[in-house]
Amino acid sequence: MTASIAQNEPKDTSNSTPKAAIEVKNLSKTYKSAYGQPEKHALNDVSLTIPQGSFFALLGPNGAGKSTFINILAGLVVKTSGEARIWDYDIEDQMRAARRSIGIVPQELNLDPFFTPRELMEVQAGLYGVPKNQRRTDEILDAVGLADKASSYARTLSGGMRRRLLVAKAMVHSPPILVLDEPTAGVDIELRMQLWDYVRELNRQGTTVLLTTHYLEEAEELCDKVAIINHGRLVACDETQTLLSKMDAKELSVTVSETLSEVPDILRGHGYKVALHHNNQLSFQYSPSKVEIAKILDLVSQAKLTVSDLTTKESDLEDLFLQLTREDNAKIA
Ligand SMILES: Nc1ncnc2c1ncn2[C@@H]1O[C@H](COP(=O)(O)OP(=O)(O)OP(=O)(O)O)[C@@H](O)[C@H]1O
Repeated sequence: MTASIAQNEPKDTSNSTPKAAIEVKNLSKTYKSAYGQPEKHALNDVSLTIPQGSFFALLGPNGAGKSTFINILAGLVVKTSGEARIWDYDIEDQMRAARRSIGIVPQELNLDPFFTPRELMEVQAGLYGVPKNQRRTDEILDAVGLADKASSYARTLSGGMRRRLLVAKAMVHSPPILVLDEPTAGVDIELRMQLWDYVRELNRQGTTVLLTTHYLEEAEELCDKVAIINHGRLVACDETQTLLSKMDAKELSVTVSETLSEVPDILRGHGYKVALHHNNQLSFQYSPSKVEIAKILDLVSQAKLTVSDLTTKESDLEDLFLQLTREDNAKIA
């Protein structure tokens, strides 16, 4: 049996409203060389602040160091250097209080198959020392859509249900911070929506949410702040909208009535990228600060083409992510 996290806990409520939910300074992690593998600098001097109450996305390509970051906060990986504070508690010196302030939904679906969701929730609540009369087992199971499975063996739950049960487990001690590591992998659209409704509601009620996801649309829609890490280094950290507004890239798509075999010469060489699709669709990728859309349309008209449809697309988080990680990779190369 795992030792209770609540054991010998200081009953400290002094950190009821710290400014930062999570604060890391110069955090580094080097995995030592083993089994013929060289040592790995998984995190390199990362400093960032996750404000209290925010819905924060931590993004990065595979192997960027996201899980290492989360596992350090969870106490599963020991940092090499730097400082990390959760709810203003140092993760090493005030380990118990720090852990009580955070609920972590891990990537792996690691549930004991012979327990029911209700039993698993009760065991977890016990570990965190939540008094019986303060437990919210059924309320939380209901919120994640598992009320009717509360008494079924965990092994009979689908992948999506197990994932939602992990979210429920992470919330048993009502932590002010919820960390979700790839929570929607393998969860179908409807259940994903349900999960997000619940997490959004938690955030509205004040829970700080830290999310890692490969679904950038999801991060763009949900998260007010975004950090991007690449090769263990922080390459961006700001309000989602601020980061997007800095992207000087747009796409204009023009459908013409004529049938084209190639891009007319007159449309080339004006400081944007142009391509032809399906013989009648021209796409222009341009920087609004350098090229005006009116100029592109004027050139289309000079090419004696008749516009039958026209759409523009703003840069999204995926574009930003690709641009920043590519720029960073180029710097390293
Ligand atoms: N225990 C370990 N020992 C040695 N190297 C490790 C260990 N855990 C992770 N790494 C390496 O550290 C780097 C960062 O891994 P990490 O799992 O933190 O990345 P990630 O961003 O979470 O990736 P993913 O999106 O694929 O989960 C990778 O190169 C990985 O191979």
